[in-house]
Amino acid sequence: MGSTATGNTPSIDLSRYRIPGHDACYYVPDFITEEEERYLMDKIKESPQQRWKQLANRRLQLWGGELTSTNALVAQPMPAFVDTYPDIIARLKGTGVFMDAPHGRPNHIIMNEVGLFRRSITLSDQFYEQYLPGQGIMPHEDGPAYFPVVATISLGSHCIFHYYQYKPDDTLPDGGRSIDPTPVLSVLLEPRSVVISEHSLYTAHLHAIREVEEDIITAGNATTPPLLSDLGVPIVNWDRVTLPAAVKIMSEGGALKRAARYSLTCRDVKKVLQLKLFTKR
Ligand SMILES: O=C(O)CCC(=O)C(=O)O
Ligand SMILES: [Fe+2]
Repeated sequence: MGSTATGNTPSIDLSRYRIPGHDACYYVPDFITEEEERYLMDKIKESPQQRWKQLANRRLQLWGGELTSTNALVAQPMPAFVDTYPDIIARLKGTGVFMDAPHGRPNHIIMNEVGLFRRSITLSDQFYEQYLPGQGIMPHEDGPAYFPVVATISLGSHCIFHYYQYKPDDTLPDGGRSIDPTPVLSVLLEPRSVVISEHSLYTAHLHAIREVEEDIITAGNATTPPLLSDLGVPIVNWDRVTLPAAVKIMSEGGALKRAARYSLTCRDVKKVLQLKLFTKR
């Protein structure tokens, strides 16, 4: 894939990272280094309060601009800590997965704080913030604003990322569709990894992170891969994990405790608004 290389950023041969049996999902462990992860998390923690958007049970930041109600991007420059050091945008471009996207690379990142629950309490006029683990993201689709590829980088903690399908021919009275509760694919996302989904995983599936404090794994054996114990579903990238604790748990079973996790979901917004600047001469 030499043709996708960008400047001094080496290209990555994604075919080595394909999840076996799934042509629309790639898992790359150690996509960024520990030093880069620390640097990014420091930048996130230093960012001014007004950069955060508070949702019902999580916070996020938008990097690269905001979307209008018609799904167009009002572009802003990407922060240097994803464009220059670390050169995340160029690295993702170098995988080739954005080659057919309108801008050939991600132009938008949603940075989510997941796996932490932030609760404000007031005690005798003092304001405290209490952190509780076990935060998740409900099943959803990322929608039509983006070219159908998403690359998600994890920082700070692992999580288990599930893909779901709709039940066939099952339209609810409100016009919604019901979701098959058994995930079609469950991937262990380690800190510093990237998971890339495209094609039907983007356009016809949903994805979610369950709201749990730890993920309990049943060890694999000669005939069965390691399973997520309560759902009984296989961890499809069990033989690709690199974190010593995760490698051990895949062969011996056990619990992986979650901590604060930041995710960088990188996509290409199809429509970018060209703002005409009216300047006085
Ligand atoms: O935190 C994640 O890995 C997923 C976030 C997500 O699904 C999104 O931003 O659309
Ligand atoms: Fe999403």
